[in-house]
Amino acid sequence: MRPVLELGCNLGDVTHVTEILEVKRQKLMATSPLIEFRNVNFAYGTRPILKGVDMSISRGQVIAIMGGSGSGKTTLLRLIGGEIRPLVGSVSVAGQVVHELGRNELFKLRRKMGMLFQFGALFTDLSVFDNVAFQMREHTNLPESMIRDLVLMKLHAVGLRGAQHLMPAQLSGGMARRVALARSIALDPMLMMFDEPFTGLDPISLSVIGSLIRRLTDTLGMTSIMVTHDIQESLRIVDYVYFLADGVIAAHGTPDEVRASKVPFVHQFVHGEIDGPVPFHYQAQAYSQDLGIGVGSNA
Ligand SMILES: Nc1ncnc2c1ncn2[C@@H]1O[C@H](COP(=O)(O)OP(=O)(O)OP(=O)(O)O)[C@@H](O)[C@H]1O
Repeated sequence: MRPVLELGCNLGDVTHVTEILEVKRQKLMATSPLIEFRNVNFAYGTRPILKGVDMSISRGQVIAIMGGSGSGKTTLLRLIGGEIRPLVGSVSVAGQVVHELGRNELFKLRRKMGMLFQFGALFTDLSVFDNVAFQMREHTNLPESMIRDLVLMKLHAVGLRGAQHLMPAQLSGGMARRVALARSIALDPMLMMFDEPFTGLDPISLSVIGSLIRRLTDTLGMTSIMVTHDIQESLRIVDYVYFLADGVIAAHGTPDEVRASKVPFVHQFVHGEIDGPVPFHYQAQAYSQDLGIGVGSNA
């Protein structure tokens, strides 16, 4: 195609074309995946953990990553955050290959990511209000009056505006998790990563946290990735599930597809079967050999 200017267009036409291209770019951005794993291989030392992971996560979704203990779920989150880098393949976030970013660019990208860990530890000597305000004070130049409004807004979103003056020691486990959630969304991240957000919660608090993750993702226009073992709560709130096994994505699907799946590995997860493709026993030599009594089985 010939350049626009050669066609005798005036500056107004060029501006118009630029606007169209910008709209197209934004549409593409909106439809392009927020996170993309392409053939990702990773090892801790000589021990391979990921062996060719391909995964694509769309914007606005809540995703669960499930798999047996030690299968590499947290490792996936660490790769997204640029804490570790793949041996082979690439991890892209919002179109940027994470391990190709310089230090400043990586920090800039991380500022758009929120993390909530299992026991999302709060600063014990700061009040609920100050815990949520912490990052705003550290990373922005917002006046205190605006920080106050934003903190109250975040606390209101998790139902704890009334607890703003309490200290962490005065909170229940479920409340502390909600404050940690409010704190992790303080800077309006485009991506939230949750590492086992339901661990140690009673059924009501668990369901509250699940619903909040869904609601906040939708209302704040975020994308959320959860590493979790809680299949039932996950299926209630997520758009898509990835199952990690033997270093690859062994299965994936929507909650309905997961519930209906006949894949033995997925079936074992959904029905909480103790043994199956995910073995009960950690790999070991024959039991009889350990006991020194001749030939026998592993069990
Ligand atoms: N820094 C590290 N150095 C060496 N090995 C590690 C390191 N971090 C994790 N591992 C090992 O890598 C494997 C994958 O760890 P990862 O934490 O990603 O698993 P996971 O699927 O999140 O496990 P879980 O569900 O039990 O939390 C595990 O066997 C773990 O022992």
